[in-house]
Amino acid sequence: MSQRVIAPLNRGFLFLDSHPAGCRKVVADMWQAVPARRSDGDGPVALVIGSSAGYGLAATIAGLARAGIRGIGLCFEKAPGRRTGTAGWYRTAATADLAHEHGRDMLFLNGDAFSDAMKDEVADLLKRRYGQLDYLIYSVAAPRRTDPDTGVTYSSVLKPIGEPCRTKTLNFDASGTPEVTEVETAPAAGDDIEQTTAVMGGTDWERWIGHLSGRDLLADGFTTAALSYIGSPLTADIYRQGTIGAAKAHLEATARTLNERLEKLVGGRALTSVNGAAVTQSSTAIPGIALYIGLLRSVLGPGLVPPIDRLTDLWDQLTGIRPLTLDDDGRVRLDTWELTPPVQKAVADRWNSAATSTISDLADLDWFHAEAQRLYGFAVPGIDYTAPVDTDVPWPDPAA
Ligand SMILES: NC(=O)c1ccc[n+]([C@@H]2O[C@H](COP(=O)([O-])OP(=O)(O)OC[C@H]3O[C@@H](n4cnc5c(N)ncnc54)[C@H](O)[C@@H]3O)[C@@H](O)[C@H]2O)c1
Repeated sequence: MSQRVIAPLNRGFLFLDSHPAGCRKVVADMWQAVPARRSDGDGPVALVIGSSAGYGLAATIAGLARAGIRGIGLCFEKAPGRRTGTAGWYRTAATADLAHEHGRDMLFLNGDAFSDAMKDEVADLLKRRYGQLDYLIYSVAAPRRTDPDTGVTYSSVLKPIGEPCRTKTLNFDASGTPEVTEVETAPAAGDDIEQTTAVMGGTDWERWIGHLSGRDLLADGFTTAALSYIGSPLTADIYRQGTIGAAKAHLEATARTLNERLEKLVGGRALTSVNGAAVTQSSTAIPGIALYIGLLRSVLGPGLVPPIDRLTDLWDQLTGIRPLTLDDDGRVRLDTWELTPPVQKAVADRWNSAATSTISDLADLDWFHAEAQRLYGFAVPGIDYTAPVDTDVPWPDPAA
């Protein structure tokens, strides 16, 4: 057992350690936020890929608490060692405990979703324990993917396409003082677009469906959803019109071809769910997004809908509690609250006057700073950070 006091140690928005008790509380609070739980443990069988953080964690908890799913959560996290485990490691342990407490048969696997070995492991586990799959939620955000067919490793980059882009960006210096600076990002060159699309586009999602269908593991009416983002004109150059946007366009095109395939195969469907901006480890790495979300929060206050609420809504639409509503491109839109003209105008006005000297008045920095820390289990209300905690939390037993 390794009991110690863990203090936040960070470089920008990246923290070197995570707090197990804080991560556990974050998960408990998310579960609490889901209304009207289904109480039996015999719900649909689901696989959530990317289950330990951000939208995938929200999909897992909302699925368990609201739709009563059972099945498998899959993510890629680091075990405790010299440093603590990653936050996703601790959140997974906490999610597994809560699922167990509520009688949900949910197992968690840790490994590379992009590999065929992991696809086999999941398929074997489904065959052995759950049978055919009703839902697959795909919510991976990763910097790299190795193609199992060729062994080639692709890397994703965050770059504009065509022209360089200058964007304002928000940082906190070592003492926590906010700074607004301008950064310029050079446009995509060489095969940057193809590389990014190979990681964050629809290729691996499609491979999962092919793999599971090849093992006869897709139930009648099987439904799959992958997470996508459009976002504001303020971030369009670096996001939707950039390399990552090209990958998202590929993901959305993949949904359309998968949808046709699944309709014929099992009367099923594939769709993307376009969600609003959220503070996650992946989003804070995108230039300008931290500033944008801080400003968005100051405009919307608590009206900035957290991922758990949006994913509860997604499960309601997927399971028929609410009618499934799609836009003209066949996407579920859970981002409409963010993109209304008055909200975007108010954020743009603040963005235009944002500078180091004005940012504290314009953006909800206390909230943003705390959210960024909560990603690692810090700044969670109710946690005593002076108390030693056990960092050697085991991975939930996959044979349980
Ligand atoms: N954060 C936002 O503002 C936002 C908005 C809309 C849509 N989205 C989309 O949601 C999806 C998830 O993004 P996020 O921001 O929640 O990310 P995140 O960084 O919070 O979580 C990423 C998840 O992917 C898992 N993962 C990473 N590499 C993996 C691998 N090789 N194998 C298995 N699991 C792996 C991680 O363990 C983690 O569970 C992305 O498609 C993203 O574009 C994000």
